Amino acid sequence: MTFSRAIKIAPSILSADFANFGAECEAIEAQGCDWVHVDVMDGHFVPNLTFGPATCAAIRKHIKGVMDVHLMIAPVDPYIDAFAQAGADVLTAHLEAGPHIHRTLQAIRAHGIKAGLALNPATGLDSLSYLLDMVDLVCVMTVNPGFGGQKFIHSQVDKVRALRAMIGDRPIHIEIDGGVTPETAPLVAAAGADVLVAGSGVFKGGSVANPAPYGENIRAIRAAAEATRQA
Ligand SMILES: O=C(CO)[C@H](O)[C@H](O)COP(=O)(O)O
Repeated sequence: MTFSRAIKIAPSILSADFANFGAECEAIEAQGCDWVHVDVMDGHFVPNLTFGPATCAAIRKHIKGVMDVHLMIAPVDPYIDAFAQAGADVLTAHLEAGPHIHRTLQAIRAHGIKAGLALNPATGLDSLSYLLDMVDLVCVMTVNPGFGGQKFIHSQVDKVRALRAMIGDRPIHIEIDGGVTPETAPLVAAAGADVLVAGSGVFKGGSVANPAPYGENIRAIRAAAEATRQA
C-alpha cells in the first residue's frame, strides 16, 4: 500500500447483502471504489453483531484492493492475530476498547500491516498525541458505532480539522465513518479527511444484479469531496 492523500471511497459492506458478500465486494470494486470497509461488531462494545475472522478470510478472496477491517469489539487484543491472518491490509481498533491500546497497535504492526485507531464521537484527541508514531490511520466516527444509516454528527468536523493540524506531514490517513453523503463529504474533505467510509450512501438503489447505482453513488460522493480540495 503506497501512501496518498487523494480522496478514497471505502464502501462499508454493513449495507451490502449479507448472503452475497463476495459478489457485493466484486461489484463495488468494479464500480470504482478504492477500499472495501469491513465492519466487525461483537454485541458488547457496540449493540450489534456482524461476523468474525472466518467471514473476513472468505471475503478477502473477492477483494483485489485494500481490505480495511474496523474492529468494534472488546476485548480486542485476543483477536488481532486472527484478523491479520484473515487478510486485513488495514486493521483498526477503538481507543475505547481497552486500557492497552498502545500494545494493540504494536500487535497489529507486528503483522506488517497498517494500524488504525478509531475514536468514538465523544472521544477527544488528547491520547492520540502519544500514539502518532504508532498509527497509519485515524478513524473519526461521525456516528455512534453499531449501525448503518444514522445521521452524520456535525461536531466531528472540528475534530477532523484539529486532527489534520496535529498530524502535520506524517503519512497518516484520516478516515471518516458514518453518515457520509454528497452533502457531508465536502465538510470532512475540506477539514482534511482522505478516506470516506459510506455504507447506505453507496449501496442505496443498487444490487449485485443492478450495480450501476453503486458507481453513481461512489462518483457523486467522490466528486463532492474532490470539489472542496480544488476550491
Ligand atoms: O461503522 C459503521 C457503523 O458503526 C458503518 O461503517 C457506518 O455507519 C457506515 O454506514 P452509513 O454510511 O450507512 O452511515
